[in-house]
Amino acid sequence: MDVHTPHAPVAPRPPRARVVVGLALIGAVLAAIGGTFAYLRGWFTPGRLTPDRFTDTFEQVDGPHPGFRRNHAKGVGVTGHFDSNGQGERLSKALVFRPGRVPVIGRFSLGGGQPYGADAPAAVRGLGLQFTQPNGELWRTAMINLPIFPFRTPEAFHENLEASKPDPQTGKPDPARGQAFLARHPETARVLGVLKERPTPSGFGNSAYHGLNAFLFTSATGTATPVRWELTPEQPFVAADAAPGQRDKSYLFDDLITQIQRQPLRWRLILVVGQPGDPTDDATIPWPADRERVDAGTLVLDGVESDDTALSTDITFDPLVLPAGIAPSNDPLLSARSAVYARSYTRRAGEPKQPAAVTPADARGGK
Ligand code: HEM
Repeated sequence: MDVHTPHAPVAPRPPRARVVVGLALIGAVLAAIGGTFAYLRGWFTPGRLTPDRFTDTFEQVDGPHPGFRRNHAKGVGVTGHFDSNGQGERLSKALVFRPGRVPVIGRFSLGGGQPYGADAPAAVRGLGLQFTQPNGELWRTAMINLPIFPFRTPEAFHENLEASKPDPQTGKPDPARGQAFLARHPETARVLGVLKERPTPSGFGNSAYHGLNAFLFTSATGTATPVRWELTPEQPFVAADAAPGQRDKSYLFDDLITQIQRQPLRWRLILVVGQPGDPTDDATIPWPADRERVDAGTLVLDGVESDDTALSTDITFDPLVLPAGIAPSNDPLLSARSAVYARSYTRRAGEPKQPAAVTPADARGGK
C-alpha cells in the first residue's frame, strides 16, 4: 500500500449519479424543513398547544373579527414619555433607567376579543407600552389592572378559554364547564376570590397596572435581581360607576379621551424587588407586601388616537422585547405570550380591517 494514500481512493462517480445524489439531498433537506414546519404547527401531535391553536381558540370564544387583536381587541393608542429619576439604575443597566426622558407609545384596551363590546367596570383594563431608549433599543410591556394573574401556565389559560366557548345550544358559555375548570385549578379559584374583594376605580386613568410576570434585572456591576413592575396612578381614586349601563357603549374610552385632552395623565413606575425564594415562575402568587418598592420615575401620557390611525396598531406589546439589563425569568407565560402575540399580529396584519369602535373623530373629542 502506498503510504501517501492511507485510504482506498474513491472512484469518481459518473455525472448522472452525482445529479441523482444531489436531488436526493435537496429532497431530504426540503422534507426536513417540511417536517420541522409540521412539527411546530402541531400537525404530528394534534393535542399539542401551539401558537396557532391558542389563536384559533381566542377566535372561537369571541368570534372572528378580522383585522383586530385576538385579545384586548377594543382599545385606543396613546403617546407620551417616561421621565426617569435614576433610582432604577442600581437594579438595571438598561438606559431607560438613567436619569432623563424617553419617548413612549402605548395602548389602553379592554380584555377579550370583542372589538365592539360595551365597556363595563369588571372588564380587564390593559395598558401596553413601548419605551424607546436613546440607543434605539426597545422595551415593551403589556400590563393589566389585576394585581395577580388567574392562570399559572399557558395550558391553564387555554383550558379556561376552551371552557368559555359559547355553547351551541344557548350561545353562552356553559357554567358547568367553568365550575369544572375551577375544581381542577384551585389557584384560579383563589385568585378570583382575592380579586372580588378589590374596589374598582372609575376609569383607565385612575387604575394601577401590573406587569405580573417576573423579570431578571442586571446592574452595571453584573448583579442580577428578580423584579416585577407596576404603574401607580397619580390620578385620585374614585369608585367605579355602579350603573354604567346608562352610559355610552365606550364610556371608559370617552372618559379617558376627555381626561387626556384636559391634562396629561401620570403614573409612577414602581420596581418591586424580589427576595430569594419569591416565585418568579408563578404569576398567580403575589410577593410579600413588604418587598422593597423602587420608584423609578413618571410615565406621562398626553396624546390619544383611534386604533384606526394610532402607531400602536402596528405594535405587539410582546413582553420579550427587552433592552440589555432586563431579561426574562423562568415564568412559562412569557414565551407563550410572545409566540401568541406574534401569531395574532400576523393574522390581523394580513386581513381587511373594519373601523374601530372609537373612531378618529371620537379620539379628537368629537363626541
Ligand atoms: C399565556 C398567556 C397569554 C396569552 C396567550 C395572551 C394573548 C394575547 C393576545 C393574542 C393579544 C393580542 C396581541 C396582538 O395582536 O398584538 C394580547 C394582548 C394583550 N395582553 Fe395578553 N396574553 C397572555 C397573558 C397576558 C398577561 C399575563 C398580561 C398582563 C400582564 C397580558 C396583557 C395583555 C395586554 C395589556 C394586551 C393588549 C396589548 C395591546 O394593546 O396591544 N396578557 N394577549
